[in-house]
Amino acid sequence: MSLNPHLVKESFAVIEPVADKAAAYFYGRLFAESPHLRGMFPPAMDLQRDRLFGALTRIVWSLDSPDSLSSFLGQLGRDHRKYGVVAEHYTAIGNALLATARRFAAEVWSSEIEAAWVAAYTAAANAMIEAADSDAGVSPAWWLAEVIDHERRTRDIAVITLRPGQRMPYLPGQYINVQTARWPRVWRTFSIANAPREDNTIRLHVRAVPGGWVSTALVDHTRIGDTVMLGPPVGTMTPPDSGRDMLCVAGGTGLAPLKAIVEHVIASGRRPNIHLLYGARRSCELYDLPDLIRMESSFPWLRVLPVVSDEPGYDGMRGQVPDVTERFHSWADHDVYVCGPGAMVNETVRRLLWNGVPLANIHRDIALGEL
Ligand SMILES: NC(=O)C1=CN([C@@H]2O[C@H](COP(=O)(O)OP(=O)(O)OC[C@H]3O[C@@H](n4cnc5c(N)ncnc54)[C@H](O)[C@@H]3O)[C@@H](O)[C@H]2O)C=CC1
Repeated sequence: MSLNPHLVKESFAVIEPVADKAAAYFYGRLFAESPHLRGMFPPAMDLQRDRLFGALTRIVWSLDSPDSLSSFLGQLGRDHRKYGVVAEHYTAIGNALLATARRFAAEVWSSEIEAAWVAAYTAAANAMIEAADSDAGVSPAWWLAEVIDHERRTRDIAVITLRPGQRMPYLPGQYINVQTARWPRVWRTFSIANAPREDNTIRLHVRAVPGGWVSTALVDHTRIGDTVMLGPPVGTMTPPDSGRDMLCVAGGTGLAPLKAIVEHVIASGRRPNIHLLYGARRSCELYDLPDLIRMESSFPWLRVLPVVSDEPGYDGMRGQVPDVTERFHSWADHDVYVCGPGAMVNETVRRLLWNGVPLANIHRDIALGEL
């Protein structure tokens, strides 16, 4: 069986425009044939369907880039341990996936395409199973963590400090899946907002979004002493080792992983110049500014630049963060980290590329939760 990324990509492109229908069909088929798997998934499947397609899209489009694919599959395999996924489940999932692809790419389907899908799925599933197996010897599938602090910073943003029951090694900039007691089996991703600490505590910056089950549970219904479940740290937006100066561009709670990275760089003893553009819609939503100003006063190489987009009377820098990046000298020789709402990140990256920052110097992450 040989991998043929081209055939998989071509047929996947036929399925992408009807992704919603295909994902619904996939889960219908999976649960009809393996009803015992239903209990592993949340009651409401909408976001799960998006996650499935996001992950598939990333896998299919990375088939030609073995290094990034293998690191993504490794993280996905380790992360899936928290659901209780074991090797046998991959057969049922593979069968449902193949039936779905066959049906939704019927107009182009052929025996060669089928063989290409089988080869790609088998390789991907094996990579996930291997990563999960090797992780099982050294790390828990999930962590229980106690809420030890809960600060309401705005009407809908809380900064929450957690202490995992066991050590949870991670790299600054990574994120974790979180489940609350209120919504069993519903996991959402949040970035860890601090560099690793001696006492093993981690901080999350959470905005309660309308209809957001986990974010609302965390902001409105979680108290000190409560317990949450955490999946393993994942993500590839980690600190630089280049020695270059840094630009960090944060939108809203997208500040979280950038703060962890800045904290880490400061603690490392390096002295790069760091510009942190911190965007919010209104000044009252600059929920972490006092803390950032404290960091700035203890590390003279850090410049924190708050930017407000939707408050005409604001007495500081106004505008959309992607526009503001263009008001400075060139960032072409900087390492750039960008995190925030998807459209803001895309536009910021587009402007930076246009203004000469090499793609290799731009770091962003695609959260698994958004996949
Ligand atoms: N909480 C966390 O740990 C993490 C959150 N994120 C993401 O960060 C985002 C944060 O959202 P909010 O705090 O609600 O931010 P927000 O909607 O309040 O916006 C924050 C900033 O982004 C700018 N912005 C928003 N949309 C834009 C667009 N289309 N073009 C240009 N600029 C735009 C705003 O002007 C503002 O300066 C979410 O999408 C979240 O998924 C990402 C990583 C970690």
